Amino acid sequence: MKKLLTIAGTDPSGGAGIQADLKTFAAHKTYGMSVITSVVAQNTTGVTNVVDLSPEFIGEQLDAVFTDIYPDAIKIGMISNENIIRVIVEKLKEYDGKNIVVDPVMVSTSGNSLMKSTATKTLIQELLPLADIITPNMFEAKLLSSIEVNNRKDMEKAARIIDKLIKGAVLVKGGHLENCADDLLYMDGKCYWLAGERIVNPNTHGTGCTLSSAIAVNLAKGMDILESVEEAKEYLTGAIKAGLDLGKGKGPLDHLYRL
Ligand SMILES: Nc1ncnc2c1ncn2[C@@H]1O[C@H](COP(=O)(O)OP(=O)(O)O)[C@@H](O)[C@H]1O
Ligand SMILES: Cc1ncc(COP(=O)(O)O)c(N)n1
Repeated sequence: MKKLLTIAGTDPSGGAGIQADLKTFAAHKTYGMSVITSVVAQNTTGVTNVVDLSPEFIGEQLDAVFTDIYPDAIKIGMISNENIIRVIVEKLKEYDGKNIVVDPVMVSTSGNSLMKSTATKTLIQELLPLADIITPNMFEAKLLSSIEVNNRKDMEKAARIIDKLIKGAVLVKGGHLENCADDLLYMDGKCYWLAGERIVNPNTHGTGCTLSSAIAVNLAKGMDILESVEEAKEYLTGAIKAGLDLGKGKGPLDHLYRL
């Protein structure tokens, strides 16, 4: 069985973060492991508080995983500050982590900040170069590229700029485009548009977490980047389409629809 690790924050209401990642791993019949970076008080309506774990303790959790069950792929989500970024980078290098997917989570779907703005530089300089693929949404692409990202043309422009900062591929997610949900994969100097129909469903809490975790699963299974992203998008689209309706705000996805 493939072994997957997520390094991320929590969502006690089960829709995003570590909880969404572990559900995605289980739905793909892989073995899920998790290192928690921050404990977040949040639900479908928003975030009320965040408690960051200490970098030392996050390092100990990473030691516990890597010295025992070596992951076939690693998904990295919410990291709230520079010191947490640094310990993750140190441990990924120490244990030679493979198949690394970084979802540069900066703001939640509900609009709450999940990463200190001062951490962007450290993220770009130290963590992103270790990734096989990074998956910014349009807002995160704007912060990484320092240009406005409002449409498909901007997404291509931003992807070219971000590509120069990293070694791996970049997937600029178009979940916030009007009329469609097309994502742009930029890799080896080429643009690959992944067409996505916009599903009329307000329940999109955890879409980014789910997509990046599914990409990690597919990389662990030996698929190449393009196939991993295509398959992951198909899984995600099904999970939105399944139409689960929970909570008072933007509800979570249905991870069980294929089972
Ligand atoms: N209403 C929707 N219908 C179909 N796909 C969607 C919808 N909303 C988001 N997606 C898809 O969900 C994924 C996450 O996108 P996005 O919402 O941009 O990221 P994030 O969750 O990080 O803000 C992308 O593949 C995007 O195309
Ligand atoms: C701990 C944590 N990580 C990430 C997200 C972003 O969620 P989304 O996938 O909806 O952008 C979140 N709300 N909470």
